[in-house]
Amino acid sequence: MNTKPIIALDFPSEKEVFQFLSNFNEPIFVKIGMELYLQEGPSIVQKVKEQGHDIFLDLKLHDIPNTVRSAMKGLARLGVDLVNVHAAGGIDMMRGALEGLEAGTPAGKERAKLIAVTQLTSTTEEQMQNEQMISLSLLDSVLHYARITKEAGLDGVVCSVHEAGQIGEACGQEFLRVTPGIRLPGGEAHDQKRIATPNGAKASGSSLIVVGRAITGAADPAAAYKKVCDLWEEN
Ligand SMILES: O=C(O)c1cc(=O)[nH]c(=O)n1[C@@H]1O[C@H](COP(=O)(O)O)[C@@H](O)[C@H]1O
Repeated sequence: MNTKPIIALDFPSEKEVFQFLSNFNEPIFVKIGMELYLQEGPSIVQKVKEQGHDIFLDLKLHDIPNTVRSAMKGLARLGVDLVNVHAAGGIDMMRGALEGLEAGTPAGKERAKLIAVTQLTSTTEEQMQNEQMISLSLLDSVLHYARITKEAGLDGVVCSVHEAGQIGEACGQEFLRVTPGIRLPGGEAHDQKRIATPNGAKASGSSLIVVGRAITGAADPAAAYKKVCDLWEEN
């Protein structure tokens, strides 16, 4: 699949999205997340696709298996490239998501890749232990979620760069490690806790990186994107 850095279109409405996309004169890989999707609905996916961009639809589904299966069946018709659920929903839920996605993908079209969020990149080990009451190291918790995601038959996980290498060893190099929490060297972390640079991500075994504010908040987004791409392709 396309391995270009994925730009998170975390904007409140369609207007800002197309203003932002006008900075680019080639197809890129973008992420439509809950902020934008919940305001604009499925039509935003169609409109961004019409411009030729690849799409990661990041809705992080987490519900009972039957609900997630039905929701995924509907989402499959949108023709996106990558979708996700929360691994904490469990193996039955993840299998349901995959079944729904397979059932809803139109004949002759490729099924979207399905990945599961392990521990959010905004979570520290201390928060995980105190608030989720998981008495493992953060790495072991992420590795556990990666293993059950693989057992459910999904294509990979969302994790931080810090866990990507060990997931590759445990689950195989074809198992996708999609890593948000990416910052240019010296960039502000904002609410992210487990961060890394694009070149650090590549060196640590990320399959794909997700970059939002380091590009969308830059004075020159096209230049920031180029910098991210150059670092990502460096090693
Ligand atoms: O699934 C995601 O995309 C995701 C998972 C995760 O653990 N952490 C995370 O930051 N994300 C998303 O990745 C993007 C990161 O944005 P920035 O922090 O602005 O680069 C946001 O759109 C988040 O919703």
